[in-house]
Amino acid sequence: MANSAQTQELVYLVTGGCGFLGEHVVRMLLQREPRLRELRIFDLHLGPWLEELKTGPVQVTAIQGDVTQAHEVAAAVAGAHVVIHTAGLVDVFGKTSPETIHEVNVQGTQNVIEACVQTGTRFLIYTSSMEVVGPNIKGQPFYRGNENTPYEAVHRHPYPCSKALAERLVLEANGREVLGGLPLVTCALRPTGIYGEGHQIMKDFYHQGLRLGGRLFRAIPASVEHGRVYVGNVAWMHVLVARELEHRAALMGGQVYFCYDNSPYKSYEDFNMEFLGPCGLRLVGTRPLMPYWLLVLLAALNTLLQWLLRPLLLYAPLLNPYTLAVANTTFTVSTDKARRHFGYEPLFSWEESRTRTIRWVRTAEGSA
Ligand SMILES: NC(=O)c1ccc[n+]([C@@H]2O[C@H](COP(=O)([O-])OP(=O)(O)OC[C@H]3O[C@@H](n4cnc5c(N)ncnc54)[C@H](O)[C@@H]3O)[C@@H](O)[C@H]2O)c1
Ligand SMILES: CC(C)[C@@H](O)CC[C@@H](C)[C@H]1CC[C@H]2[C@@H]3[C@H](O)C=C4C[C@@H](O)CC[C@]4(C)[C@H]3CC[C@]12C
Repeated sequence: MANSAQTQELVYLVTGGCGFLGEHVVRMLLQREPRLRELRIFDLHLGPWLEELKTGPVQVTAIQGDVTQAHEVAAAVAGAHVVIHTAGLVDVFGKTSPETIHEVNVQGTQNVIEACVQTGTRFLIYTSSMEVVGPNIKGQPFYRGNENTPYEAVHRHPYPCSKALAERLVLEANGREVLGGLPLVTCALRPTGIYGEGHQIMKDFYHQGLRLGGRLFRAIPASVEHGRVYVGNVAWMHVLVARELEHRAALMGGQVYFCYDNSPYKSYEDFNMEFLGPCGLRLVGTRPLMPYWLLVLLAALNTLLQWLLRPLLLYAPLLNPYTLAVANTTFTVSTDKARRHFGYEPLFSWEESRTRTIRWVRTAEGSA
């Protein structure tokens, strides 16, 4: 860790800094980057909690802006030493159009890259996703794979397509000359399913369970393993990469890293129960309570209902053909590339991650 005697001279920009992951990255930077002079938080929707951050020694600049607007991005990036680009539409529920997902996730990322080049920012970290790899449209499992594991990364859904395109833009931009004549250094981090304080889907499951009398019903076989990673460790990896990218540019530039920690490999539902169980919910069934073909039918029905109801209201349930396919396909990573390349070790143990998440769900109970 850089010693605190170091002068505070760096300017960081976090796009999507008010999101689930973004907020943790912002708070982690303020806690663990002693060289920070200014922290810019760029987001379409600024959170009220930002005000509490403005009382510390670091200048916190909240910027309400849209990554699809190149001029807004350039104004926010100008003068920054490091950009951490987490902003994006994480929509696998059909809430927004494919065009909008592309515009935000791909064109927005291109705007960030061009802003770095035009204004002279040299270090860009992109929050990619496991979904850049899979599960693919064939539903092939990815079992404890790493960054070099061969896998046919073929997608059709707008979200993974957009993340894959954006990641490629970021990696291809590595080495481009920025204003001032020095090279841009980029890398991409691929979290698996992030959990922790602020995870809206976890809250949705919790509220669903409360509505069903404290029960959730198993839909996916327990044997289907899903990789999950605690949000605090994902944030820590972003902070560490940002710190190490300058003097390890030759090794890290243009690289991708899965985000991982010591969270156990479990099915998506069993993993969620690690937190929802201590909060009073019970997962009914040791095996799926209904046949898979019926789930497929219900998922298709949800898609039809979403389409029919769209003129009246947004109907976006958790179950749709894509989420069912992802939930039902093993996707876990086992790698140490981040440790080998920049000394990453999880900041939070599994026990700490679990305790923090349970504590948060319990507070969410009040907001049911
Ligand atoms: N949540 C996960 O499990 C997960 C896993 C892997 C990767 N990721 C990636 O991490 C990043 C953050 O995801 P999250 O789960 O925190 O999502 P989130 O929706 O909580 O946060 C995204 C943030 O981006 C902002 N944003 C959206 N469109 C914008 C625009 N046009 N201009 C400016 N800001 C905009 C939103 O307001 C929000 O604050 C995304 O890029 C996502 O693809 C998430
Ligand atoms: C209704 C049941 C079938 C239930 O089990 C569905 C769960 C489903 C909503 C989730 C299962 C796997 C999740 C995805 C995974 O954790 C990784 C993701 C990558 C990230 O970039 C964005 C979020 C997500 C797509 C995540 C979304 C929810 C699931 C599909």
